[in-house]
Amino acid sequence: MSRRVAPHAPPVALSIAGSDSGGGAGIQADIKTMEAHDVFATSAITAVTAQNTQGVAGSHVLPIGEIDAQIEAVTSDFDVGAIKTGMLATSEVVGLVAEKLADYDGPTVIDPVMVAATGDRLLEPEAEAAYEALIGQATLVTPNADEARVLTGINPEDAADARDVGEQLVETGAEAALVKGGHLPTEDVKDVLVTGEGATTFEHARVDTEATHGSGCTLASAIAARLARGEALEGAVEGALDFMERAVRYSLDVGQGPGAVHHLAELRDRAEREPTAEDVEEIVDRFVEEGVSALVPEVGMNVVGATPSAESVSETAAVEGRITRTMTGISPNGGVRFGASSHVARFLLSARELDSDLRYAVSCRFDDEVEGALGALDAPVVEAGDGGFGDEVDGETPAAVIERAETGREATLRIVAPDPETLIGRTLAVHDALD
Ligand SMILES: Nc1ncnc2c1ncn2[C@@H]1O[C@H](COP(=O)(O)OP(=O)(O)OP(=O)(O)O)[C@@H](O)[C@H]1O
Ligand SMILES: Cc1ncc(CO)c(N)n1
Repeated sequence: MSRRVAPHAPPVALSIAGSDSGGGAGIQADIKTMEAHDVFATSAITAVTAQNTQGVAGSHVLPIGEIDAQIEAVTSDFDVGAIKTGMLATSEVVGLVAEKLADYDGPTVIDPVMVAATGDRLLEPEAEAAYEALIGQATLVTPNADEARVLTGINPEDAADARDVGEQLVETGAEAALVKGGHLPTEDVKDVLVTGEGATTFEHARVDTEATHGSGCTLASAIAARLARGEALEGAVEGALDFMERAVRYSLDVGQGPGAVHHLAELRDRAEREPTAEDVEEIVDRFVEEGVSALVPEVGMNVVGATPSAESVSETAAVEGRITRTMTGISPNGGVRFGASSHVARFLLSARELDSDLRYAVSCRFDDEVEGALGALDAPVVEAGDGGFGDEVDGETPAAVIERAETGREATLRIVAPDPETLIGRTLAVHDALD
C-alpha cells in the first residue's frame, strides 16, 4: 500500500555568504537560523574559509561565474521570500550581488561583513567602497560598530552616534539600518534601528561572554527569515533580537576558542517542554506518595520545572492551583501547566541567573522546626535578598533559599535542583529530618 504524501511548503530564503568550516558563522549559521524559524534555507556560497573558533586559516573565493550560477539556480526555481548577504570577499562579488539584487523585488538584509570576531579580514579593503551600491538596494543593512565606521566615517560610541550612522545609511539609499551595539563598551547592549520614519533603540542586558562567534550572521538571518515569513520590519527586528538573547546566553561550548552562539537554542528548548512537564508530574507524584504534608505551606506548595533555556514564566511548568494538605495527605489541585506558577517560577528564573543548570524548584513551609532540619541538605542554604536568589557559597550553588516572613507573607523555604531526582532527594531529606 502506498501512502498519500503530506508536503509542507515553508517560506524560502536565500543566503549569499561564505562558508565557515567551524560551523558557527557564515552559511552554516544562516542555514541553521533560517531553519529554526521554519524557513527553507537555500544558499549561494561566495568563499570557502578554513576557520574554527580560534581564527581564519585560509579563504578561497569562488569564481564569479560559479557564484552567479548559484544565485541564478536558486532564484529561477524557488519563490525566494527574502535574501540575506554575508561575507562577499571582493569588490567583484559585491558588484555581482548588487546587480542581482537590482532584479529582485523581495526584502533584502545586507550584513556588511568585513572582519571576523577573531580579527581576521573577510573583505578585501578595496571592496569597502563597492558596498555603497549594495546598500542602496537594501531593505535593511546591519553594520556593527567597526563596519559603521568604515561605511560612514562615524565612530559610534553610543546610541546617539548609532542613530547618526543609521541616518547616513538611509540617506545612501537603504530603507533601514540596524546599527549593532554588541562591540560597544556599554553596560547594556543597545541596537539602534533607523528607518525613514525615525529611530528605535532596542536594549537588553549584556551577557558576560566571549562566545559570540556568528552573532552577526545569526541576527541578520533571523531577520531575513522573519521577513520571508511576511513580518513587518520592526517586528522582525524585535523578534530576531529576542531570539538572539537566548542564542547568546545559552551559547555553544565547542572548539578550543570562545564558543559560538546557539542558533537552535529556542527550537531545542521548545522540544523540552513535554519532558519538563513530565518531570514536574513525577516530582509531584513522589511527594504525594511520600506524604510530605509537614512541608506544605499554608498557601500551598508548588513544584516548578524550567525548560533548559527558560527565560520567562511561560517557559516553566507548575501545578495549577498548587498542592495542598488533605485529611489523609497532600493533593495537587490541578494538572501541570506551563505558566501556572508566578512566584516560585520567578524565583527559579532568578536562581537560573546565578546557575542556569538549575531546572526545578519547590516551595516549602519554613519555621524553626524546618530550620533545624536543614543540616540534612547536601549543599548550602542561604537567605534571600529582595525576594531573589542568594549568592554562591564558597563557589557552590545553594540547595535552598530561606525567605523570612514579612507582613502578610508567610515564611518559605525554596529548594532548588538541576534534576528531578536531586529535588526529590533534597526535599525528602529535609522532610525526614523533621522531628
Ligand atoms: N555579549 C552580548 N550580550 C548580549 N547580546 C549580544 C552580545 N553580543 C552580541 N549580542 C547580540 O548580537 C547582535 C550581533 O552582535 P555584534 O554586534 O557582535 O555583531 P557582529 O560584530 O556583526 O557579529 P560577529 O561577531 O558575528 O561578526 C548584537 O546586536 C546583540 O543584539
Ligand atoms: C564565513 C564567515 N562569514 C561571516 C563571519 C562573521 O562572523 C565569519 N566569521 N565567517
